[in-house]
Parts: sequence; C-alpha cells; structure tokens
Amino acid sequence: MKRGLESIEISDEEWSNHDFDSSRILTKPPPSSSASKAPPPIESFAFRARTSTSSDSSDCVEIINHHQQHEEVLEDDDFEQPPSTTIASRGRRFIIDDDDDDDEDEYDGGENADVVGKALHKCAQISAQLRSDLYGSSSSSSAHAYAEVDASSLRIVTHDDICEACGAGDSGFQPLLKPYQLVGVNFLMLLYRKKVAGAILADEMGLGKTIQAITYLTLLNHLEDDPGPHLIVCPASVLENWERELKKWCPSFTVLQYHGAGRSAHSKLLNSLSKSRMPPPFNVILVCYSLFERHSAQQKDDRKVLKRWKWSCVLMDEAHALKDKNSYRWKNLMSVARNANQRLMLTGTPLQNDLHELWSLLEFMMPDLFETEDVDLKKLLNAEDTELIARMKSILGPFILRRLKSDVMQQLVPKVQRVEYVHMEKEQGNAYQEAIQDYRAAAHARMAKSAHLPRRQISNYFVQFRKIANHPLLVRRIYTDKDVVRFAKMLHPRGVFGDECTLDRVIEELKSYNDFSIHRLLLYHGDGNSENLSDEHVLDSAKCRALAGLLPTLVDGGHRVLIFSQWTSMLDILEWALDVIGVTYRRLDGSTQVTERQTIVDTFNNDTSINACLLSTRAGGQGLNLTGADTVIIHDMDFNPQIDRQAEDRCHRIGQTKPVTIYRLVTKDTVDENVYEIAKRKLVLDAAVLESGVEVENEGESSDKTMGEILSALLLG
Ligand SMILES: Nc1ncnc2c1ncn2[C@@H]1O[C@H](COP(=O)(O)OP(=O)(O)OP(=O)(O)O)[C@@H](O)[C@H]1O
Repeated sequence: MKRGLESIEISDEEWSNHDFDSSRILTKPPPSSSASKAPPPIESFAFRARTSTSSDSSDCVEIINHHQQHEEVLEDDDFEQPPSTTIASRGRRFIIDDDDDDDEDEYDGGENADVVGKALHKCAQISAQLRSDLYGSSSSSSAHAYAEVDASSLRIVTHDDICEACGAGDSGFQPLLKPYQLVGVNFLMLLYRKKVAGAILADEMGLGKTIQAITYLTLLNHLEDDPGPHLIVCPASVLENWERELKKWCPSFTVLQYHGAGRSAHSKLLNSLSKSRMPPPFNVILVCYSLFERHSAQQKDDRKVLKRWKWSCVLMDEAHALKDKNSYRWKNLMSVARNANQRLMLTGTPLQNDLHELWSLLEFMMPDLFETEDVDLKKLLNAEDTELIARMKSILGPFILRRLKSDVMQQLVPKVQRVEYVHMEKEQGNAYQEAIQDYRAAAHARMAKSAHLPRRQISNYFVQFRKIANHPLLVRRIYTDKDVVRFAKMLHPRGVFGDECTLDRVIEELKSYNDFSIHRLLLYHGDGNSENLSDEHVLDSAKCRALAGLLPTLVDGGHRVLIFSQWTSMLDILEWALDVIGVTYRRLDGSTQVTERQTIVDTFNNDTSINACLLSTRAGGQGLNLTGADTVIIHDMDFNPQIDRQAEDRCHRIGQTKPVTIYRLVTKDTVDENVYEIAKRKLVLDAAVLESGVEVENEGESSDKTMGEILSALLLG
C-alpha cells in the first residue's frame, strides 16, 4: 500500500537504531591541572587551544530560558583554557604526541587490543619518518604552527605553482589560497611524494577543503604528471558545487558528473571503454555515495565499471559517511578504492560518535595499516581508556590535518550559540503526560511478563516522546479511531490508496497516521469541510510558538534564517507555521531533485526577499554554502552533535560577512533535554581526541545514565 503522504526522512527504525549507550563519560581535566573549570555546554571550539596570538573571544554560549525571561551568558572566556600542552602549543597542524613515542610496544589491552597495538606501532614508524621530513633535526616546537611547512626545505608548492597550474590568466580567474590552505596543499603533496596511501583533511566546516583538494589534484597534473583518473564521491546535494568549483579552479580537467541524466548518457560508453581496458575519457568522475549503497543491477554494473580502472586518487567528501566499516557503503566503496594510489578523505567532523567510528575512517584510508578484520572494534575502542585516547591522537598525527576556524581565520565573523528552552502549554503538556501514562502502563505490563524492557521498545517510546516534544501533531491524538473509520469509508471508494486496497487495510493504514498526515490527506482528498485542522493547531507547540515570536523580529532586523529539522514531516508542519507567521521561505530536503538543489541554494543566497530556508538536517546539513543566511535555528537536535555542527556551519564559513547566531530549541521537561545532554557529552569526546587539553574520565553515576536508563526511570515511575 502506498504511504505517499507520510514522508519522514529518518524512519522510526533509524531513530531506534540510535545508540543510547553513552558509555564514555567525559569530564573536565582534574582540578590539579590548570584547566580546572567545567567545559562549556556545547561546541568543541570552546576547547580550542589558542595560539599565543589568538585573541578571538567572540564565540559564546547563551542559555536562554524563555519562560523565566532569564538570560545567562557564558562567555567563552569564562572558562580557563586547557593546559597548554606540547600539542596545544604546536597548534593543530599535525596532532602529534611525542610522549607516546617511547612506549609504543608497551600497549597491552588483551589479545584483540593487540590489533590496535600493532597498527599503532606501524603507524608510529611512518609518523616518525614524516616528522623527521617535516621538521628535520629542529626540535623547535614553538615555531608558529602554520609557518613550519613554509619554512621547511620540504616546501613543495608555492602560490606561483598554483597560479600556473590553475591556468590563471587564461580565464581571468586569480586563484588565491589562504595561508593555511597553502599549508594544506603542501601537506597533501608531501604525503603523495612519500607514497603515503591515505590522508584525512579534517579542517572545520567552511574553511575550504574543497578548494584545497581541487588545487591538489590540479598540482598532481601540473607537477607530478599525474592527470588522474580521480574518483570523487560526495553527497548528492553538493555534486553541482563540486563540478562548479572544479571548472573554476581546474579548468583544464575534463569532469564527468555520473548521476541522473549524466549517468544514462555515459554508462554505455564507460562500460565499453573499461572493458577494453581503455583509459577513461575524463580526469575526474563525480559520483554520489548512493551508488555504493544500493543493490540494483544498474548500480552493480556501475561499480563494476569503476572497479576496472586504476584510480590515482579516490576522494571522499563528507567522509564521515564512512564511519561504519560494516555498512554496504563502506564495503562497496572500498572494493573500488582499494587499489587506488591514494584515498583522500575530507570531513569537518571526523569523530562522530565514538572511537570505533574514527577507526573505520582510518581503516578506509589505509587498509593495510589499520585493518582489523573481524575484531569487534566497538568493544575494543569503547573502553574507558585515557591512554587509548592519547594513542589515538598519536596515530592521527601524520595523516590528519585539522585546523579550527578560531586558529586560522581570526577575521571570520563570530558565532554565538543560544539554547532556547521553550515551555509546553496545556495541550502539548497533556499530550506528553498522556503518552507517559500510556507507555508506563504498557511497560509495566510487559515487565510483568518478561522482567525486562527490550531496548528496541524503549527507543520506540523515546521516539514518541520526541515527536510530542517537537510538535503534538506528529502523533495522532485529535483524530479518534472513530474519525479514522469514517475517513477511511469516505476515502476508500475514491481509490485514494489504490483500487485494490480493502477497507480494512485503509483503516489500518490511517490508524498509523499522525494528526498532521490525516489533516493533509483530508486537504487533498476530503470534502474541504470542518474536519481539517485550523491554523491555531500549527502554533500549538512550544517550538512553533517560539518561532512565531522570534522570526518576525529576526526578519525585521534584516536577518535571514536557516531552519533545520531531522524529520521531513516536521518540515511540512514548519512550512505551514511559516505561512501562518508570514515568513517567505524555500525548502530543501532529501526528496528535492539533485539538479534543483544548487538552484535553491543560489536563489536563497541571492534573493534577499526570501527570509528563510527550511532544510532537512540530513540532506541540507552537509557541504552546502548558505552564507546568504546569518542565523541558524536547529529545531530538533540530533544525539550526534556533529550532525548539528555541520548544519550550523552552512552559514558560518568563508564568505560570511555578518556575525552568526545559532539557536537550539529545547522543549523543557521533555526528553529533548536528555538529547541535549547526550550531545554535549559527545562533543567533549571529540575535543578529547582531536584537540588537546581535555581529559576523559568517569564522571560517576549521575552522568553515566544511558538513555535506556533515563527512559526506564521515566516509564517505571
Ligand atoms: N581561497 C579561497 N578563495 C575564494 N573562495 C574560497 C577560498 N577558499 C574557500 N572559498 C569559498 O569558501 C566557501 C567554503 O569552502 P568549502 O565549501 O570548500 O568548505 P569546506 O571546508 O569543504 O566546508 P564543508 O566541510 O562544510 O563542506 C566556498 O564558497 C568556497 O568557494
């Protein structure tokens, strides 16, 4: 049966698959250290290790409680900086922990952990070699972090090389890399020359990874006589952008976008060329991750074609997409990329949830070095092990280049974080309480039978709570079972669900619909009578009411807004809300045609009469340049804070001229608050591994509660 109208982009099942077990508890460094204050609530930029010249203090976190009209502003400077360890003082160019060098062999975490130990050991050897190439015999670690490569005798490329390679003059385009971007290109060239088969360029979002990668490919052609072929894999939303930037920065390359219409036009030719071992008719082919996810005959054929060619560089944009080494995507792409000379990964958020995910990236980057076969990394790398964190830093050193905005772009506009606690009014509060009562009863009944509540059930309940906390129309409460039967009897003869569907099936289907879906169904197929919901219903959520207060003020102040939600059905409701509030908008989500996405982005950026852009966090949160906006509203947060960070940096990036404000909406006294807490903890792990000065330790019982425990407590009263 067709379920055309219920278009939740992230299915309930996917929601249920969220790992609630936040076993790793992260806290501030111990009081004895110089950084004795608690970490700020969110954003790892707060943990940046500033270079001595850094004076940026503009990032701040504001906690706003709407109800109490109380504002608390926590300036970044309220927190003492982490101790300036050797890593910190060297900046973040190569994250190297010299102290680890001597004890590589001492690592002993049991039989399986040996896999990690061995990889670390091999890695340390390459690392030592690279370091000696970079720094020579100089032991000076106080040199300015970004000057070192320039000063080194190993400086490989200069701006003049880049201008020549990019064909400046012919097209009138003058390529000008920022100093840290030049370092990035040198970093990639160095690894290439050293025949290191993988690298991760992990600069924060919006610092120009795309441009650095393209310049690098141009230089391979120009200086190394390596014209490719290169395979670039990226999310669908940024295909057009890649093509555009390639044309601009690398006009001499032949680029083929292998997706949609481009695919059908070229597949036969590519197939026959690859079969006859002829070289490919392009320097760069651009494909989407989806090509490695599906099992259709067409996709299998495409992968076969890609496997036949020997790639110079396989480049993965938003490479955190490869965080699960057991996924089809990881395995299928690996089967194509394995024989490439180099696997280059671009990601602004290399650490998503836990260390094993980072390991998946490392293993993809250099399978020979990091291969762990069937070892359960999740178990192994989830240990509460500060030593392991230190070692992870050391293994990242030679292969990951990560710079933060606060380090390299002091002139970048400030970003202010605001957490808006919104309060439910009667109807929504009642819906929430009723849901708790219902589920408590169901849980008690279940527990009476089997003594424990299955994890899956817990997460299903949790999803329901989240929906109500976001908007009560996301569950069915207004339309009764009786109404549903009535509507089914009206819609069934009209063939709304297809001619072959029985009435019982229609009833069953409609019972699974939420209030908003039924309302919309009636709008399209009903009699246009009073069964429909009114505009008041759409503002009957704490978050929509907050938007109704916030948006007109923002628009009046000349601000333009990106609004992110994880659910497309929530975006549908938000469209309605924006119409009621009187705000003009565009919308981009997973169902938007790939060819239309860049047009939407361009239109929004250029047409200031459009006040807002509604985006699904998944399709619109990565890679897009939306600097036309200066305000971001995260309507519903993700457990994984990196997903939200990606979203907020759509407008906090090069090209942004106005200060940026990020609003996170959190519905008070609901599971929304738990999601926020979990997201904060995960950010600390990120800071601990990728940056310096933040320790990981067991914080104790209260914070050690998993989501399951939190909910169990809620359900069992
Ligand atoms: N040196 C430069 N000269 C001109 N424009 C630049 C330069 N570097 C970056 N930009 C512009 O800055 C914007 C951000 O760059 P880009 O999209 O490459 O960032 P990114 O690091 O890949 O971000 P994300 O992680 O969000 O994908 C783009 O519009 C890009 O064209």
